[in-house]
Amino acid sequence: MSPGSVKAPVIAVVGPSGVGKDSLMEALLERIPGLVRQRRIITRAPELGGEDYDAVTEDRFAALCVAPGFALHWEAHGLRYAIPRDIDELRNRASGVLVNLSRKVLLEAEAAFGTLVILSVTATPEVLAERLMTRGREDRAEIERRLARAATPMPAGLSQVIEIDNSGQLEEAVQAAETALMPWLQPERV
Ligand SMILES: Nc1ncnc2c1ncn2[C@@H]1O[C@H](COP(=O)(O)OP(=O)(O)OP(=O)(O)O)[C@@H](O)[C@H]1O
Ligand SMILES: O=P(O)(O)OC[C@H]1O[C@H](OP(=O)(O)O)[C@H](O)[C@@H]1O
Repeated sequence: MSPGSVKAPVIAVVGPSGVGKDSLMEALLERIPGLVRQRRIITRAPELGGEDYDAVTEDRFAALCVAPGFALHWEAHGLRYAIPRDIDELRNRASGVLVNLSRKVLLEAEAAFGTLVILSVTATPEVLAERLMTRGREDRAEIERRLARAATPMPAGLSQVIEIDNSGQLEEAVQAAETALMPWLQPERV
């Protein structure tokens, strides 16, 4: 088998809202050669920022789900999220592909992607509350709902879970994640 025929690993970054998944991914993209991020399709208004995503209506999401279909999709916080099938092509030319997933779709993701490395990002409840309020993307009621969901357990039976504590400095979490990911990356695509 030639090196180019091996697909890059899908690297799922998961954890409660506000834990720092987007911040960690942005830092890893700057530091790791050949690492790319798969954009998500979300039924969220386009101007809210926080990550680069394809904003669609509920109707458009439902249509795309039928054709061309998604690699993976789920619902959370009253929104629908999807990973497009384009991820397959991205895996042919990257050292690794980062995706932001819900914890509840991880077993499905393992089945869909084969090589799935999971970065499970954690922080204390107090830290989460402070970060969500400082970020200010959601109103207070929505922040309360997100905090109530924070303790969602990881599914049992996952094969490769790496826990990254982001309660402290972001730089420490980035270093830990980079070190843990190195053995999984496709070095010939850097
Ligand atoms: N280690 C850190 N120290 C201080 N602030 C941080 C740290 N990590 C992230 N933040 C800040 O916390 C807020 C939430 O981070 P971020 O948006 O990356 O979280 P998230 O897990 O992607 O959230 P969501 O799932 O809701 O999109 C942001 O304002 C970010 O700048
Ligand atoms: O709590 P669980 O199910 O793990 O995650 C649910 C969703 O919450 C976050 O959404 P957003 O990025 O804040 O819109 C994650 O990205 C994920 O899609």
